[in-house]
Amino acid sequence: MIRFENVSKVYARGARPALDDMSAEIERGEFVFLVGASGSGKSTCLRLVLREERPTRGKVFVAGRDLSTLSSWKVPSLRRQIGVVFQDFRLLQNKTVFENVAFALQVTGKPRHTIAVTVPEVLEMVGLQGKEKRRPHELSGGEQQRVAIARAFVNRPSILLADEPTGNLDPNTSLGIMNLLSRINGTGTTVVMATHDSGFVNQMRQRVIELASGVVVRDQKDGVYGAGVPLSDDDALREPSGHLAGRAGSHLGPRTTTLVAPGEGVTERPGEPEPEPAQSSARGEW
Ligand SMILES: Nc1ncnc2c1ncn2[C@@H]1O[C@H](COP(=O)(O)OP(=O)(O)OP(=O)(O)O)[C@@H](O)[C@H]1O
Repeated sequence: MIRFENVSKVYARGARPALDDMSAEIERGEFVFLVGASGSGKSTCLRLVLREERPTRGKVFVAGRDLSTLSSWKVPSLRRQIGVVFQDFRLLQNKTVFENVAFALQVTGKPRHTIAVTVPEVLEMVGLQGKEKRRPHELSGGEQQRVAIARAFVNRPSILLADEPTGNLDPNTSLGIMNLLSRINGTGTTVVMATHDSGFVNQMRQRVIELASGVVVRDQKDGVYGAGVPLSDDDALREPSGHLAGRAGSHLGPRTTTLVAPGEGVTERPGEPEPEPAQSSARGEW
């Protein structure tokens, strides 16, 4: 689905490369954590996939397309296949929740009746039914990130890129966001998430690609945040699907959390898993 072939990226002449002969292949439907110190090249990888940046050397392939030969006029169609979620949400402040999500459909030319049906469905999927008329400043951080995820997912992209999606959220709220991304992955969407969140990486046990100074230093199936990190009892909380079944964090990471934050609309009941958001009867694959 995504392939980096000996990719180097140098932003400015004389600067050290942000990526240095990096190669990696991500298959359709995978969930991959991109980890590494600040400045190791994680966001650069995501920008190359979106063709916001171009490699200095090497090639990036997305869904079989060689981005080095992709005409500029085809870039919008590439990006329509890719949903993106950022740490700082990037919602349109003067638009309501409904309008923020609808906007992603409008720019792809979807007719009004499709938008009228699809937006409420997706807002229900992310647990925001009833908040359609709110503006971003009237929502919690977790709710804003749910809007951003709804907007990223509403066109059913084959790839979802998430750049530190839990970076601005408290641990309880982050747990809800991680479960949401995990469910999106469960629908077949390839998810690539750049993160510093060791607790979730250690619990999710998905593939981990670690970068250091633009080089892949580790590519680990069922990986952990840092090489050599011992497993914890919390790993037993992970469901076969990779969903987090209650607590986020452990002695492995900075997080010690029970369930989902009150702001996320779920009652705290220690020891029980987070309830799934209401299923969409129309789609039914959540
Ligand atoms: N637009 C840019 N112009 C010049 N240098 C840049 C630019 N973007 C990133 N860099 C440099 O490239 C390197 C990799 O940056 P990148 O943002 O990819 O790292 P990162 O791993 O995502 O970091 P963080 O975890 O802090 O977000 C860093 O040295 C950074 O300073």
